[in-house]
Amino acid sequence: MSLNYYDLILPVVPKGTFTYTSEHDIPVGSRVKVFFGSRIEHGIVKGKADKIHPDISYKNINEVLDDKPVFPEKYLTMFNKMSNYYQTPLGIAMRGVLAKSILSSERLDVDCDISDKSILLSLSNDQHSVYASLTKIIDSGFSANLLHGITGSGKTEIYIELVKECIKKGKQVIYIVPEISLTPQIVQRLSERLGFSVPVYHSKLSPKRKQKVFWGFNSGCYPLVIGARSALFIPSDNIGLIIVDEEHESSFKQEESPSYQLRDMAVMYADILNVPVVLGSATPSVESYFNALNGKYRYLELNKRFNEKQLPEIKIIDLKTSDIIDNLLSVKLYDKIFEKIKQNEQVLLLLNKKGYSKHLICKKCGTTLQCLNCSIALTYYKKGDYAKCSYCGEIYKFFKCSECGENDFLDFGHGTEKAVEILRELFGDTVIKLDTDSVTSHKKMQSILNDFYSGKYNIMVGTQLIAKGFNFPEVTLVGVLNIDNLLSLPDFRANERAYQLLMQVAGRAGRFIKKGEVFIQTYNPEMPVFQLLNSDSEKFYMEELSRRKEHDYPPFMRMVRIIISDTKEDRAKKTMETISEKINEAKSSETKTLGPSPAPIFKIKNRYRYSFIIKTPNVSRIQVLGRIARENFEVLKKGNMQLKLDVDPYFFM
Ligand SMILES: Nc1ncnc2c1ncn2[C@@H]1O[C@H](COP(=O)(O)OP(=O)(O)OP(=O)(O)O)[C@@H](O)[C@H]1O
Ligand SMILES: [Zn+2]
Repeated sequence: MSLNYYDLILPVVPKGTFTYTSEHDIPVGSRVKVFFGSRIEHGIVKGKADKIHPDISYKNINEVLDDKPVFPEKYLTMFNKMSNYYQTPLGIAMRGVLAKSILSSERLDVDCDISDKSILLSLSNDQHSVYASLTKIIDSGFSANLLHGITGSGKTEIYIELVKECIKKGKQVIYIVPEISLTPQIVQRLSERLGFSVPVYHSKLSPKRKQKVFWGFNSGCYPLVIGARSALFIPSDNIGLIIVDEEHESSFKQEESPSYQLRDMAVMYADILNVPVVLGSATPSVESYFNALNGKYRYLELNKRFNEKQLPEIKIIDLKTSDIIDNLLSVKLYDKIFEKIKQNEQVLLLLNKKGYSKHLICKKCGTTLQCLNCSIALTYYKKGDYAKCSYCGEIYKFFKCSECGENDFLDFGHGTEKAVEILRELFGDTVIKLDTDSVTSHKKMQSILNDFYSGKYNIMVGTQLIAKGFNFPEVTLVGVLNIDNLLSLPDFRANERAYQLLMQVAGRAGRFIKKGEVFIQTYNPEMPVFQLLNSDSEKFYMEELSRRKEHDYPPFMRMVRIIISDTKEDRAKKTMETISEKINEAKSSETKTLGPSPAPIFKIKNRYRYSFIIKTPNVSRIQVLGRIARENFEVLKKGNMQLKLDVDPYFFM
C-alpha cells in the first residue's frame, strides 16, 4: 500500500507544522492523534506534505478523529494568514485560539431544536434606513461595514434584525462582544428577542460547555454563536455574517501570542469567507474611522438616540480650583449626587483604579512600596489588609519598606475600595461597587447589576466596567472622579481611549425618560480631549487623525514593537541592541525606528525588558524586518530569554 505524507499543525512550540505518514487518505482539516516525542498530541491536517526527505523516517499518524473534516479550507487559509501577519508560528497560533479540550474531544451530537419564537419590534425610521442598507449586504459577498451609532441609538436592535434575516436565509452568524463573561445582559437580551437560548462561547467556559457550543455551531445546528474573541475561531462552512460589537475596545487585542487584533481578524476572515462583516460602536476606533473615510469600510451612521432623547451635556470640573471632599469629590459633584439621591434617581461614578490606594509610601523615608518581581508600585487592599501587584498578581501580606525596614505607610491615591468607603460615609449604605475585584463570578456580576437595576442602591462606583453598554433607566447622573492617570500613559492611543471611555460612560446617563447630566473631574481641564466631548464626533476624529499623521502613528504607519526580556538585565540589553542594529541596517528610508530603550515597566515577573519600535508605511516590510529580528534572536538567545514581536501593538508598557 502506498504511503501518504501529511503536514500537520500541532499545538506545540516552536514551528508548529510537522510531517507524518498514513496509509489512509485523510481529508485536509481533519483532526488527528499522533505521538510527538513521547507525548500524545492532537492536531489538524494542513495538507499533503510539501517536501519529503528520503533519509528521514517519518512517524505514522496514530488515529484520525473525524470522518469528515472539522476545519474547512477557508478556515485554514485564515489561520495561515494570521500566523504570517502576526509573525507567530502556526502551532502557537493554534494554541492561542483553539482549546486543547476541543482538539481532542469527541464530536458531539447536539440537540438543536431551535424554533423561531422571536419577538417583533418595529425599528425607528433612522434604524430602518440603516437596516435596509445592511440587509442588502447579506448574500452579496464580502463587505466591511462600520456602524457608527451614538450611545442608545439602537445599534443592538439592528444587529438583532440582521441576525434574524441571516437565519431566515439558512446562514449562521458569529456575534462578537468584548469580555462577554462580564456582560451577561446582552445574552439575555438576544435570547429574549430571538426566542431561543443563544449559545455563548468564551475561554472561561468549562470544557464540557465549550465542546457543546463548538460542535453545535460546527455542525450547523446553532444558527448563532455569541462570544468573546475565541468565538471567531469556531469553524463552520455555513457562516453568513460576522458582527463585532464595540469594535473600538482595546480588549480585542490579544496580549499573549498570537497577539492578534480580533476586529482585524474578523475583517480578514470575512474577506476569505466572502461574507459581510459589521463593526459597530458609538465611538469607533480611529483606525476604523479612517478606513471608512477612505472607502475601505462602508460607513453607516445613527446620530440620534432611538427615543429622540438628547445626549447629556458633559461638564468639566477643574479640581485645581475646587473645594474637594476627602481628596475624592468636588463639592459641586457632591451637591449633584445629593440632589439625585433625594429624588431617588441613580448615579454612576467612574474611578479608573481598583483597590484601596494606588500606592503605599513609607512614612519614614518616603519610598514607594514596589513589587519584588516587577517594577510596579503595589496597590493596597484594605479589606484583607494586603498589597498586591497588578502585573504578576503577587500578594504581600506582611510588608516593610525596602529602604529603611519600617512598616508604617501612608496610603496615597484613591482606588474604588477607598472611594466606596468615603462615599458610604457621605451618603450611607446606598453605595455599591463594580470592578473586577467585586465580580468574582458570573453570578456575582448578575446579582450586583440586578441589585442596582432594582433600585436597592443609588450609587454605583466602579472602574471602566460600569461603562459597558448598560441600560439603567434611573441613571440620571454620571460622574468621572478621575481619569488623569489614563491621559498620562506613554501610549499614542491614550487620547483616543480617554475619549471613548468618557463618551461611553456619559452615554449611560439619561437614556430613558429623565434627562441626564455628566460631570468630569480633572486636574487638567485644558487637555484637548475635554474640549471635544460636546462637539461633533467628526471633529475629534479629524483632530486625532491629523495628530497621528504628524507624528507618524497608525493608521498612517504600521507599527511593530519588539520586546526582549530576560532574567539577566545586561543580556537583554545587549541582545536588543544587536537586533536593533541589524534592523536599522536593513531598513529602507521610509521606515522609522524608536529605541532600543528600557520598557516603561522595566521588570515584570523578574524579567528585564527592552523595547524597540518599528514604524513603516509598508506592510510587507513588517515581514522582512520581523524575520531579521527572529533570525538574529535565534542566534543570540541564551537561557530563558524571550522575544516578543507585537504587530500593531496596543500595549506600550
Ligand atoms: N426599535 C426599537 N423599539 C423599541 N425599543 C428600542 C428600539 N431600538 C432601541 N430600543 C431601546 O433603546 C435602548 C437603546 O438601544 P440599544 O441598546 O440597542 O442601543 P445601542 O446603540 O446598542 O447602545 P449603546 O451603544 O449605548 O450600548 C434599549 O433599551 C432598546 O431596547
Ligand atoms: Zn509583580
